[in-house]
Amino acid sequence: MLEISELRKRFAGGPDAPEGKVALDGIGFAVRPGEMFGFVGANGAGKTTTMRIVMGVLRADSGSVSWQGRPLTYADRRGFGYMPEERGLYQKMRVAEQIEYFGRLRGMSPAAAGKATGDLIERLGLGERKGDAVESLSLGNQQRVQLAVALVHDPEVLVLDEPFSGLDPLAVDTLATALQERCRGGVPVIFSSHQLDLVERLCDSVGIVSAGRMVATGTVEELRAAEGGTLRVVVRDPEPGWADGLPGEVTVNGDRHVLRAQDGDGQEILRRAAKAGHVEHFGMEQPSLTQIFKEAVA
Ligand SMILES: Nc1ncnc2c1ncn2[C@@H]1O[C@H](COP(=O)(O)OP(=O)(O)OP(=O)(O)O)[C@@H](O)[C@H]1O
Repeated sequence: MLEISELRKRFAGGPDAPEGKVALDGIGFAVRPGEMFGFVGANGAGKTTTMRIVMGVLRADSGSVSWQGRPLTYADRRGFGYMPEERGLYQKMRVAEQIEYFGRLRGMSPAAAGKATGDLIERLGLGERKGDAVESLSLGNQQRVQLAVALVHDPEVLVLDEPFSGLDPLAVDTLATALQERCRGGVPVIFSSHQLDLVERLCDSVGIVSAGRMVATGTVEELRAAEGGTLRVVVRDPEPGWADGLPGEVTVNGDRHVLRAQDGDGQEILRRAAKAGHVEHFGMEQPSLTQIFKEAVA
């Protein structure tokens, strides 16, 4: 298990902000083997800083990162796969050459690096571009190469900073499938994203970070249960004022009135709605991750 605990980080101030900037204010979470963890938060919330500390690119002021119950070492990190925010490919190098090169850097034999490169090129749909220089590739294909570089040495943990940003739906699916395969093989995967529908679809658990603190963590189901559902009632052509005194808010769309309420007596609401007009819909709606996120960071 990868455990991040009580990380704090303040960046030194400059002439415009001499007091400095607290980027992390005690952030902590854990990712288990075979778990896909979605790391979400507004711009500047602290996701990249956390991942950089996990990968040893930055040093925390305090707090710890442990792997399998002991402090993370340089050797452990060499066995991790990382997609940094600033990316990091050699623009002039050819695709296959590049993936193989990173495998060799991580200590693989030429034969093993070559084999893994061939497999990844096929898996990630890069076959037609394998002899091309990275600089000639589209953003989506560069991102596929970046993921291949993170995966080539069969990493024990994957830490990916916005791996899906700017990708078309087909590329998203290709990358997501490659990650799910590694995850099913027991690898803990952390990725940050602003694409909350994607996080909801792919992740076993989610962490919502706000101003350097984890404000909610759990499975999407747990977060939903904590948030509670919303009762949605649609009444066609009701009498005016039918919902006076009922909890929630009514929006009017043509001759349809939609009442949304998070509390109150559902049976009473149904009785009033049925008396007032024709009830077209009556049911509980689960909040989306976007709604949970907005509530958590509000
Ligand atoms: N090297 C740095 N020097 C000064 N401040 C920094 C530095 N790196 C990050 N910060 C600040 O720390 C805070 C957290 O930034 P971070 O990049 O971790 O956020 P993020 O959640 O990854 O945001 P985004 O979603 O926009 O990528 C921000 O206020 C940012 O401006």
